Amino acid sequence: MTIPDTYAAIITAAGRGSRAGEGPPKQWRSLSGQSVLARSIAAFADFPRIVVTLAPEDMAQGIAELSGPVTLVAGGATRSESVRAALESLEGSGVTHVLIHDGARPLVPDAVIRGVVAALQSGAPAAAPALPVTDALWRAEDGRVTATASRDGLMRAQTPQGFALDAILAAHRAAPEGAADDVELAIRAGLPVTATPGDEDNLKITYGADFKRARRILEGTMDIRLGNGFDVHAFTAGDHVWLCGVKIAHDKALLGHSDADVGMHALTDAIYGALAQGDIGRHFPPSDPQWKGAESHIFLRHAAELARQMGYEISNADVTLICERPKVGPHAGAMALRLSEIVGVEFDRISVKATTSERLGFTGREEGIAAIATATLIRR
Ligand SMILES: Nc1ccn([C@@H]2O[C@H](COP(=O)(O)OP(=O)(O)OP(=O)(O)O)[C@@H](O)[C@H]2O)c(=O)n1
Ligand SMILES: C[C@](O)(CO)[C@H](O)COP(=O)(O)O
Repeated sequence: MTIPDTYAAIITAAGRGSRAGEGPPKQWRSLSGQSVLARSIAAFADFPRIVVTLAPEDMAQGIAELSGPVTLVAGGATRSESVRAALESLEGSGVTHVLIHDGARPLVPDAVIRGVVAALQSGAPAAAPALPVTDALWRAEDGRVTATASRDGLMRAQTPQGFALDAILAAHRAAPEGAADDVELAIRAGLPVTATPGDEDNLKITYGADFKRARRILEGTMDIRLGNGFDVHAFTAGDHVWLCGVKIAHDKALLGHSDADVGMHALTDAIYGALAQGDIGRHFPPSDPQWKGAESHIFLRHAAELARQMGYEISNADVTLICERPKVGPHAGAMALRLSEIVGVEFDRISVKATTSERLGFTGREEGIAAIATATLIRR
């Protein structure tokens, strides 16, 4: 489903997260390598417009850390005040519908968002996700249960809560005292609200322990694979070597069926290894004359493309070249850049380094060069 041009997402993130305990406000804390807020925003990446409410004192951090087409709006002292500031900023902008989402719900599944959009698209003026209450309900005082309560017809409210912009703005203006959420204001204003399917993963990070739960959910859905590769090529007569895609003048060359780029071969095998798809020899048999003298980027590109086809992204790679000479240090940056271009991964996720073998063994006697590589692949 394409999100219509006239839809906007409002992500509320101006709270202080006082219940989440020590440390920076919860929306700025890291959740498996990305801030809670960045994850909440990313869930709405398909929206043509995203407004984020931030506490005035967090604006500089917002400008520095939040990438993409987001508009930052200063929030207020309560969630309702923050939402209202965002709604006011959209008045007259051509936006017809808004989805208002807690910045503290970073794991909202796409299906939950699309359920709300679908309800609005079919004419509902208000729609929000919810889940049935499945536990028994009690009243308690001082740790003692004093009564039970019926759960019939009770739902647990989630976000994003979606509305026709004019209707929810009017509801906010009519109730400056605010409410726990926007659905409450909509109901007070007499708007019919459609309940759409919520999801247990769409938890609101409220207490410190919720971070642990969120991490479990996130990491449970990730498939992380590690692969290693090892390769050796012997020296022969020549005047240059190819290492990790960089041509380096040398008083010898490396012998091989292809261009003998030992570093690139090790990395290619690490990717195939992580995918459990054999090695270079299986995909490019040395017995096949068409690979004679081939440039090794062909192999590495193939492995990276296979990873993509299998649904994995390459998260990082680390290559170590083992040789006395040529000196690798001066070329390591250029090598990492070349590898990053070939595999389509950011430069700062690729490492190329070198070591000698302290003049021991075949690399120490300068009979050849060895390389080892590790690659991490993630399927989310
Ligand atoms: N003045 C406020 C208060 C809350 N929020 C946002 O509304 C969402 C839901 O609120 P809640 O979980 O209560 O967050 P906090 O107010 O930050 O938490 P606490 O009550 O523990 O301080 C959060 O994304 C929060 O940042 C907001 O934009 N402006
Ligand atoms: C908006 C909300 O997340 C819906 O469940 C909830 O009302 C926020 O409550 P809080 O007490 O402000 O965390």
